[in-house]
Amino acid sequence: MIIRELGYMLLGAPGMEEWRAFGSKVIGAMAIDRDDGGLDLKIDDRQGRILIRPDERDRYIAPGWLLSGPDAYQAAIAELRGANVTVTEGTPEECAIRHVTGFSSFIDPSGSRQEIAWGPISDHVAFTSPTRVSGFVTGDLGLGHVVHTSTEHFDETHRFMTEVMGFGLSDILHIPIPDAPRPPRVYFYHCGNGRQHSYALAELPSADGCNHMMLEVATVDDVGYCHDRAAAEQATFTTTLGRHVNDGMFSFYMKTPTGFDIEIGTGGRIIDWDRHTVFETTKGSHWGHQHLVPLA
Ligand SMILES: Cc1ccc(O)c(O)c1CC[C@@H]1C(=O)CC[C@]2(C)C(=O)CC[C@@H]12
Ligand SMILES: [Fe+2]
Repeated sequence: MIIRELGYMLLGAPGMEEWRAFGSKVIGAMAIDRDDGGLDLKIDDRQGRILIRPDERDRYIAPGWLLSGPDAYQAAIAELRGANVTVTEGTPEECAIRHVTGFSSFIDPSGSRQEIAWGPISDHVAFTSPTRVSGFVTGDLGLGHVVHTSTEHFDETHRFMTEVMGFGLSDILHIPIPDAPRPPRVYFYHCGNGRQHSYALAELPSADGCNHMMLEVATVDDVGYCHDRAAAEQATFTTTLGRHVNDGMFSFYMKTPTGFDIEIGTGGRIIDWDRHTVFETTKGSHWGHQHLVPLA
């Protein structure tokens, strides 16, 4: 299967207050209350990209991967079933939450839930930031990226993501942790767009299988203003500002209300995959991204 883009992220929360405040005041998204008690964060002309729904606890639920259309979607389900994956098709109510025409969910070898979908239903209402973010970089490149974790089933998950879900390996990092018997691996993957990575798998523990998600903003000033808003709202910074080696992103990380991190960055490199060679780097960042809280 060829996944076009990371379409949405689904989260659960006992109340919407924290995400409403964080999403609008810190991230600068439009926070839209929905009739089912949930909250959508809108960052572009899609109805919502980060979807938070009432749950008994703060919970990372799943990324939603968009396929090109109904044929690709049906073929993807057949491929998954052919690989002995139990695939559950979403109900109309569940589709409405995600603003898609159809979607299915399944569990990958690391135990993480994944969703594939087709036919995003847009309202084409322009994004107007409550905090003067000049824009989020989405469009053909998708929502951003998401980093899942797996300690026990890393190799199996790598094979599944590449051989079944059709992701391509972009690059490899062995996290240089002093004293670790073996440095944890981070593998970065692309799908059918030019974003250097839409998905990564880190050999680290995490609460619900997610280390962080990334949203790309249009300018360096957007990152800087967001950094100021995070400080003003007493968000928890998890790294300093820095520049990544692999995708060239200028970014910083902070805690979300759910517990995983969000990376806010700009200037991500766009890759022509026909001219790409998979590489390994010995450090994740040219400079910065100093960890302010212990790793996992
Ligand atoms: C190295 C790197 C390149 C591009 C990115 O978008 C990106 O998030 C990262 C950071 C990867 C990051 C790391 O190098 C240190 C340990 C981290 C924070 C983890 O715990 C998982 C992701 C890891
Ligand atoms: Fe990242």
